[in-house]
Parts: sequence; structure tokens; C-alpha cells
Amino acid sequence: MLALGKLLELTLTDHEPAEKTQVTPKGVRLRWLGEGALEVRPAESEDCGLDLLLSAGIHGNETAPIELLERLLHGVANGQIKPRARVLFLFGNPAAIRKGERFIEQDINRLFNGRHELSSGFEALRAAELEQFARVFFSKPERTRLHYDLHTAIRGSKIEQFALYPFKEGRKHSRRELARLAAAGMEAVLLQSKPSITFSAFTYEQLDAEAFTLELGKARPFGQNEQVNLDKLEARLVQIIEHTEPETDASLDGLKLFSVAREIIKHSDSFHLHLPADIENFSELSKGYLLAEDLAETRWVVEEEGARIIFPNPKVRNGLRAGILIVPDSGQRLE
Ligand SMILES: O=C(O)CCC(=O)N[C@@H](CCC(=O)O)C(=O)O
Ligand SMILES: [Zn+2]
Repeated sequence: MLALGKLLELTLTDHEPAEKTQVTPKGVRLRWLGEGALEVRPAESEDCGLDLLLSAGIHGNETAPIELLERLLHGVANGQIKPRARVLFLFGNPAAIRKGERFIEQDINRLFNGRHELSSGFEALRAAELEQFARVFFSKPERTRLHYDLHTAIRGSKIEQFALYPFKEGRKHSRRELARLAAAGMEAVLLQSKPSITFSAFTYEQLDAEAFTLELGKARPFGQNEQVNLDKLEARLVQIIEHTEPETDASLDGLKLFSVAREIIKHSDSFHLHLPADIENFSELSKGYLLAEDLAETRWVVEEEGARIIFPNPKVRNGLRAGILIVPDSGQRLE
């Protein structure tokens, strides 16, 4: 296997490879771009015109997706996977990955779309660097752009694998991309309804990529991910990379759709979330339920029929999202 296939090892040991570019016997070029960043380029005659960005480890303790990217990269480097797409592999927060923590100083996934400019510290610098890697990668005209940012969640979930689809004014969510996600094992998609400051929102809003955050199970340390079954996603990603994906019809194959009713924002240290600590994502909340309270007698009461909660987290910094209240979506606005 080409040494650059060991991007995870290089990243975990904080090593820069002596040789920055290597080529497989079939002419696939691997190029180390910087810490945790590697570009794969097929021979020109093989190139199918797709630019695929695969990122993981934006949160350092979410190891199953990092292990998945490592398997894909090994496959490319040892010739078992035959890429026909350009692929950029990114490990988002190397320092946090080395420590096995979600972040060191602040959550990188709240620093995109300009937010890093208002902040300081190495995570702000890394967010700027990740934006630049993505900007350069997606700068080639007339190519198809796709980004999957892979995560696992802090808590268990009634729906194990799901995607979050960013929002941009005037741009419609694609039924074809949803069908592709269903084929990759996603059981649900949350259609966002306002701009955001996450990595997938950046590539969607600013770089014109189809982009998704994928939530793939519960976060666990390296080597302890037997319960996170990524077989379907992995098989689909190999097909996308090799350009052997079967034509999907537009059928969403039982995929559940949700939209955001409200984001719960923590405004102060007085914020209190009235949910059990072990509540699972997608738990239903009944109308009238007092979900949270904050200073100045702010009360978050559930008003929506069929409401569910995802990502409840009262420990976030003031000003950030402490949960999302979601409702079922009919999919009528899909393109
Ligand atoms: O489990 C949780 O509370 C958070 C899991 C996680 O990291 N989710 C992503 C979602 C990103 C998005 O909204 O697209 C995050 O919170 O950054
Ligand atoms: Zn995450």
C-alpha cells in the first residue's frame, strides 16, 4: 500500500510525510495537502467528472466515521478501490482526534461561513484552513460537487442514521440526492430552513456543492464501533468513488423527512433544559410540554403537532444551539 494511504496514522502522530505525492500502478495520484488532508485524483482518461469531499473528525471523539474514511483510503492506496472521481479526504480537528475529545477550545462546527473571523484560537484557524481546502478542491468549473461530512452523535437515537440537509435561499433540496442517501442506509433527513455555520452549510451555501451532515450512530472511542453498522454507506461510497453507482429512481424508499420547527438557543447560564439526561434523539414531545427556560422568563413550550427533539445539549456555549425541535415534512418542496 502507498504510504500516503496511512493518512490517519500520519494525523494521529502529527507527522508530515517525506514524500507528498505518490502514484499507484494504475495512475491514481495521492497528494498530501496538509495535516489531515489528502487529495485523490484518477488518471485523466478515467475521470468521471465528480468531485467528492469526504470529511470526518470535525468532532474528535466521533471515531466510526474516521475509521470508515481510513478503510476507503486504504482501499484506494492498495488498488482495491479504483477511483474515477476526484476525492478529498479531510480529518477535521486533528488535535481533538488525538485527544479523543469533541473539541479542544471550541466546536469547529460552529465556526464556518465567516464565524472563524470573529473568533481566535487554533480551532478558528483550522476552520479557515478547512474552508480553504474545500474552496480550492471545488474550484474546478463544470464538475459535479458532493460533500458528506460524517459524524456520530453524543446520545442514542430512535432513528440511528440520518442526514441534515443545509439551506440556501432560492435553492431547492434535491429528491435525487435524498434517494441516494436512502440507498446509502440513511433512514431520515432533516431539511434545514435557514443558513447555518456548519462545514456542510459552508460547502452548500458558498461552494455550490450538494452537501450533507451524516449522523451515523453513537460516538465511541477508536476500536469500539462494532455497533455502528456502516456497511450500506461504505458500499455506496465505493460505488460513488468508482462511478459504478446503480441508477436510482427518485423513490425515497421509506425515507422519513423532517423540517426544523425551531432551534433552541441557549442565551445565558440560567438556561435550563427540562429533559432527562439520557433522552434519545427523535424522542417525541407533546404539545404544551415546557422544554426549556432561560433568563428574563424566556420559556420554550412545545406548540407543534408531532414535535421531536434532536441534539439536546444544555452544555453548549451561550448563544449556540442547545437542541432542535423538528416536525414531520411532506417533501412537497423538493425538486
Ligand atoms: O449529538 C449531538 O448533540 C451533536 C452531534 C453533532 O455533532 N451534530 C452536528 C450536526 C451538524 C449540522 O447541524 O449539520 C453538530 O452538532 O455539529
Ligand atoms: Zn459531530
